[in-house]
Amino acid sequence: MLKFENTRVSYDGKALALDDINLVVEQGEFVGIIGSSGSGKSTLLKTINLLVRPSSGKIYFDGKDITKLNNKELRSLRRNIGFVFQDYNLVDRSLVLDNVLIGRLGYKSSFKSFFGIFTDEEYESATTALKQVGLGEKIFERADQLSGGQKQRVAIAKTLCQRPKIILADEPVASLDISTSQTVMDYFKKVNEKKNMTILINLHDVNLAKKYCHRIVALRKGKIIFDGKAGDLSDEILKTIYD
Ligand SMILES: Nc1ncnc2c1ncn2[C@@H]1O[C@H](COP(=O)(O)OP(=O)(O)OP(=O)(O)O)[C@@H](O)[C@H]1O
Repeated sequence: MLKFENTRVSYDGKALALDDINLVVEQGEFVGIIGSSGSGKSTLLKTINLLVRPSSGKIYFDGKDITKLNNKELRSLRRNIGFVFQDYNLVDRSLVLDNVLIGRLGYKSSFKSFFGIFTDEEYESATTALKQVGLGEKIFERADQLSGGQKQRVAIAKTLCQRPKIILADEPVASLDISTSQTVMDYFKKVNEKKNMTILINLHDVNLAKKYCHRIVALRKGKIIFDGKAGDLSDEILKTIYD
């Protein structure tokens, strides 16, 4: 469903943040992306919804080269991609339910978006998504009353309500303690297994990556230096990754 072909990214026209990336991700995979700070993990995810444009090479999503999309096609691409951020990206003073409904905005006219007009089906879908992440009781609380782990679960519910084909998560547990991180990772796992959702997740904690991800891709200075099963990540390879 996703394919990088000789993809390069340079922010300044000189240094390469991504250097000749070749990567194929199939439907239903749960891929952990690891690497030290500045290795290109965030850049890799951001190219998939064209928040960052490749300087050269191609990226195919569902068989289409996304670097050639027009504005309408790009809007449709972004509807198909759920993005979960480290800092949750919620509207703190809004209700949990309203935050989840934001996931539907990409499907609406600007008029309906502006006035927050949602269908009964969308309310139901938001409620279901919140139940799926164990927050059925928190629907009418304000987002800023939740803990960090609960906020991140709201962010996951928001992407589920969006009904994407893929979820990209950029260091989603970096601000959480280890036990809360595991709870949040358990929900990513559940979404992957129950919905056969493709998930690409940037993680700085290798142990979490090894525990949850079927496949690990390691970046170093913008290049893929490991792509394989968690069990094949030897200490020697880890040393090279985090050199
Ligand atoms: N907006 C930007 N403008 C210029 N350079 C950037 C920008 N974003 C990232 N870079 C550079 O691109 C390289 C890759 O950065 P990126 O954020 O993708 O790495 P990362 O592995 O996600 O790092 P971290 O774990 O610290 O978030 C780094 O050298 C970084 O300084």
